[in-house]
Amino acid sequence: MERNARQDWEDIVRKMLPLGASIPQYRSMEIFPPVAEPIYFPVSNVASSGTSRPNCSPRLSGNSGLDCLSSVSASLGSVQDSSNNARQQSLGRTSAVDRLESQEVDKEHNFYPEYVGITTEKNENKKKGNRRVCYTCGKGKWKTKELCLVCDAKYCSSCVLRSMGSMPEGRKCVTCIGKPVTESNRVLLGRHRRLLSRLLGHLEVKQIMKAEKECLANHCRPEQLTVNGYTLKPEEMAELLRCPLPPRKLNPGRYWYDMDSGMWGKEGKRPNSIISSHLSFYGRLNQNASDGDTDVHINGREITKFELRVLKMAKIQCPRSTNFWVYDDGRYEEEANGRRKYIWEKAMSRFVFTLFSLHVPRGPPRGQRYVSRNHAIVPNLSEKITVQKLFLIGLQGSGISTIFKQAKILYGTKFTFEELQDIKFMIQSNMYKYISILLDGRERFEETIFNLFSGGGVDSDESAQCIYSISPRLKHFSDWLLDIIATGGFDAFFPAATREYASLVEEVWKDPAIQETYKRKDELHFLPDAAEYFLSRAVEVFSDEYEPSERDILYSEGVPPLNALAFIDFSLDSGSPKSRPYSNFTEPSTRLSLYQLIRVNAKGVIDDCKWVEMFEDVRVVVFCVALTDYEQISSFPMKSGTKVLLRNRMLESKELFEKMIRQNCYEDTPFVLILNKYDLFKENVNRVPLSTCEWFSDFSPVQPDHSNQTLAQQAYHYVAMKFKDLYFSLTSRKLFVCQASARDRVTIDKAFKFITDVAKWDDKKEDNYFDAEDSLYSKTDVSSLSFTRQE
Ligand SMILES: Nc1nc2c(ncn2[C@@H]2O[C@H](COP(=O)(O)OP(=O)(O)OP(=O)(O)O)[C@@H](O)[C@H]2O)c(=O)[nH]1
Ligand SMILES: [Mg+2]
Repeated sequence: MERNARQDWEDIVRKMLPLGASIPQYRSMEIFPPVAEPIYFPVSNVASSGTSRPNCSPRLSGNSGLDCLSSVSASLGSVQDSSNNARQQSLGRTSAVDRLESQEVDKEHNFYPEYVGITTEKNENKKKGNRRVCYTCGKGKWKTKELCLVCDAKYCSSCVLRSMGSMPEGRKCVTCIGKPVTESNRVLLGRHRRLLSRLLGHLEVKQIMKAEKECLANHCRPEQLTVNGYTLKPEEMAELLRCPLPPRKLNPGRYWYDMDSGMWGKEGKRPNSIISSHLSFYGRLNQNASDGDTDVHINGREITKFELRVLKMAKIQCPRSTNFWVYDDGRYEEEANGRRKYIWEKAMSRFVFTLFSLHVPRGPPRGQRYVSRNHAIVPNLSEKITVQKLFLIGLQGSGISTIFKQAKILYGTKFTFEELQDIKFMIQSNMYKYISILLDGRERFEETIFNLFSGGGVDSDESAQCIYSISPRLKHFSDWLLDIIATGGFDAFFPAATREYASLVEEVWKDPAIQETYKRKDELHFLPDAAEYFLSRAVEVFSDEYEPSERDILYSEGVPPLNALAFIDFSLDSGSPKSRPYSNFTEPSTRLSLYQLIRVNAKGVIDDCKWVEMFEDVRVVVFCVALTDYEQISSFPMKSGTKVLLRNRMLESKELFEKMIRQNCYEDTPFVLILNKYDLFKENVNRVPLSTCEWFSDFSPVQPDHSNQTLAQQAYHYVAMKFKDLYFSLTSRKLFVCQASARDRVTIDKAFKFITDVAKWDDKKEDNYFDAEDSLYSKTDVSSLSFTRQE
């Protein structure tokens, strides 16, 4: 045994040392002492658990983040100085011995290699070492690294692919394949670092991450899971993993399961997902499974306060001692006074449940039809009041959040303290996103320049400088921030450490290299002009006292509290406090029109159409397109290889628009198109021809001298007609179009009056369809033919 081990060890070490080098003595079971000092990142006290030195956290030490960073860069220097050849060889030997020993240990312990959760002696040793050196080449200087999820061995970009091979089980050394990942690394499953994306194509990385998350060797063992009070048997585990709808993340722990509804949650907690129903676990659902104290029950389980709040938001009466029966097809029944009734007749229930990722049935409940397709009755209000849903949608970045916020400022209630806090956090979090986009871009630009001068060599001279170079201190901050974002650890760091790095963020922004990078912002994807607006006053925005102004709110991206879905109720009728007399169609009737503006993030709609289904009863679909998108390009990874597909954003918008108008549920629903960002479009169209977008290739403007319209006005009417023609070709109906510059409140006010007029007019179309249509169209209707090149 000892002899074989020595032989193996010598073989491995021979491969790693230069030809002719003498082989050091093999010492059984000895781990070579680590040599290089570890590097500590400037971790916040939130993210620091177990990794930072006690005095390094700026908050704990009372020092600024900068002090901490300087000590970090000092330690970086010391490591770099001390990493000589002898040490590299010694580290190489450590790695080889480690691996050899791990094989021995595994044989001795007879682990279940197909399951995870085992901390080996070897893992402990490597973790203790935790060296910032590559385990293959021993080099300490590296920009990014990747680690083996089993043994924690770290590899630099030059060695990672050689050491991990094709990664059939994700990021594991070749010698660790088949072995379980260490428990502490489980959170990293499927979350890779930047290094892999740089070395491999998007699709390859995606496949590796998929394998990492799904392969059996990385799953929990049955004995690590308890469901309804009983430890799982292997066959129960197999059924759970193979069922059509398994839990998304299965970590070791104690869970409860409601076999009738499929609700699944951690013991003592509310449901966190719906999985397949009727799985045959031995244990039965306990009344106290989720530790509820509400005296309201779902399938015998006393529900939590949170669930009760959701039910109440959905306007479902839940007096004490109510029992709900919930089935796996989403039907909900209430057992009240011995009578069962369906609660899904309320559109609001469906809305709120979906909002909280709870189960909703598809289509109306059994035996029920909605009385009116386009009007949802508001509970507890007079029968005369109807809420008309306005469904606001558009491509990401088209300005729907800004329009939504303008509507809230114009017609809604004031932002509450909590909402302002949410917006403040959103702005601050986005600022880290902007600075990381800039830092990443800077790194790319710098590398491109160095590669040009070094003829494509990978290792550039560390002392080389160019206009994109930053000081080692800022570089260290950059590496840390980009890593923390790439590994998904940002949430732990934010918002607690926000203020600590405020001055550093502002310093980074003012650095000449970043300013040079910002000049090339068109090459940086998803960097809005709001970046400059906020980053230039980082210290103010990150301060405790900061309260976002209305302007800040409009410049910020997104809508709190949930970026995916938000809604406000308002009225424009006379009699309502914020109403304005405007419409020809407003009759002096007693009927009050309430509107509910619903903003849905396009991503949710594109990914799956569940939101669209939720809003089948909308009154008007308001589709927003950024006019400036005609010259904007988005990049998508191609299905095969490392190439990316570049797509014009106007064509993307067109595609989403077509997708929306093809939805069966919107067959009879009027569409209003808002052509937004006209303020920017006015400038851009003089710089970049509209025909840049292939859909607009036949745009042929009349010379402004010969027309009473500017180029921008002609271009706007042409785009409007392109959408109208498209809409007509698919629906044989007319599209309503209006213009907006969402940061300008007046334009949004006009747009909403127009939208509500469309709704009213649609009600009356039986009577005066053609008159109304003509008057509305007269605002925008200029034939596209007038601007089309005649063949
Ligand atoms: N100049 C100008 N900027 C605008 C206009 N509309 C929106 N913006 C800005 O564009 C950026 C993105 O706008 P959002 O309203 O967040 O876009 P969105 O469609 O909601 O995008 P997501 O929330 O990211 O899905 C923000 O910084 C807005 O201030 C406009 O009409 N003119
Ligand atoms: Mg937005």
